[in-house]
Amino acid sequence: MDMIVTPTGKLNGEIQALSSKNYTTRYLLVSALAEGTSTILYPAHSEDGEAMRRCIRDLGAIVEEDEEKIVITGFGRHPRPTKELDVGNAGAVLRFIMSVAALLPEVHFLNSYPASLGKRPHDDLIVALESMGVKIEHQNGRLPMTIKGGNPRGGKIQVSGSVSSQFLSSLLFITPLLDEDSEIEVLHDLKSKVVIGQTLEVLAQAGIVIEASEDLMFFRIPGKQKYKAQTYTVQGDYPGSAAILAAAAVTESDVVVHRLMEDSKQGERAVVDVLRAMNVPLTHKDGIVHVQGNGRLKAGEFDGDEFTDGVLAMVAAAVFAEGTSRFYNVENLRYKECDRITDYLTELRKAGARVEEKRDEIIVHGRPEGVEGGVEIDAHYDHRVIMALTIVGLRSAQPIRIKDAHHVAKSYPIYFDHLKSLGAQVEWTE
Ligand SMILES: O=C(O)C1=C[C@@H](OP(=O)(O)O)[C@@H](O)[C@H](O)C1
Ligand SMILES: C=C(OP(=O)(O)O)C(=O)O
Repeated sequence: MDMIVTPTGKLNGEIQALSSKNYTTRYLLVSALAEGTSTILYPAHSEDGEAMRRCIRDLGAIVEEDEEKIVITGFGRHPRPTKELDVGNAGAVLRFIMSVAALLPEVHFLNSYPASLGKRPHDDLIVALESMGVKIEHQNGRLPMTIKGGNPRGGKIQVSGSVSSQFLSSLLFITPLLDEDSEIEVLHDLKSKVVIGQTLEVLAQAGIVIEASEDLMFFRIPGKQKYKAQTYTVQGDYPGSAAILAAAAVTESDVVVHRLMEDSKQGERAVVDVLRAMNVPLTHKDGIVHVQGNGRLKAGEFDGDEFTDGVLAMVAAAVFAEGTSRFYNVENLRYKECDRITDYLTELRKAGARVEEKRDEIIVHGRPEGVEGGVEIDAHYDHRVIMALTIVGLRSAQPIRIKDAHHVAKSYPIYFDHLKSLGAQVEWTE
């Protein structure tokens, strides 16, 4: 399904932020790793959430759900042997479940999205798991993959953090269940470091004890721990809401988004400060972000690694800012659902944006007068490219057509419903 985005000058209204993808995947996982029955209130309903539900179910968790909650009876240290798992297009789900699969004799991971997740590298986690005695067959570090484990060893483990934080998170979830105590040393750099804060928060809520160095480059994890069954409440999602807030910023708007906690550990919380720095009139109080956009934005320079899943939306806002913006420290955007630097900028340029790339930077020469639009966009299977190009379409001279925009459902199936309820002219077409 394609989406036609017709220029829309004004947005008005209130929405409830959808539930956080990253907390939903984590709560599902720790509930599966517990032996008792856990409840997750307000889980995210999206393809990635569904991928994690499917995997833990296939691995033996009992999952019952209604509109507002999921009740999960976990398998603890003993997942059920299963031949094959389908993680859809969800990077975090694949990486987290790879370590769980290491507890089993043989699990095959399908390659359902060869043009997206199928291109993403997992070598750093593969090397770490191999050092723990796990055998892995893979295609040059990519899917399809077969993991042959059984009884992975703890002890001293090293993992590179220079491509993704998900490899470290994965090891932090599994090492507490191993017989030995473990020490994890992060090599090189740690990208998306803030996300590790979410992993540690969820582990602590699940009763797991981990000692972390202040710089998050070294961890001590006692073995033989047990995950406790708990009740978890999922908070609102900043990465998805970043796109709504950016849409409000580039239009004349009066838009209120609820459920965005000020003290959230989601790095993308920073998009509120980014928009503020771009002179967007907004307030953030009691979990409510209120944007009263006037369409005028000022360029700025930002460390994108602090809000990795919010960068594309902020770049889309910067397309209409006065001056040149720079988003630096973003190389790992190249290893996401598509190359979120080269592929994304190609599509932005088609729509009329003036953008440049470096290996680890996006540079935007703002066009406050607006862009031409009138083009067809290839979203490269990437939900965040779909959301970001929609923002650009709202302020183009001519409508833009986003091909295969249904892939927005990876994280935000009701994105276009939300935008429509705010007055955006967005229509599905075959
Ligand atoms: O741990 C997680 O849930 C995630 C970590 C981030 O990935 P990287 O660590 O690969 O940047 C983020 O982009 C992704 O959407 C979710
Ligand atoms: C990169 C993302 O997700 P994942 O790595 O889990 O596929 C994302 O949600 O933008």
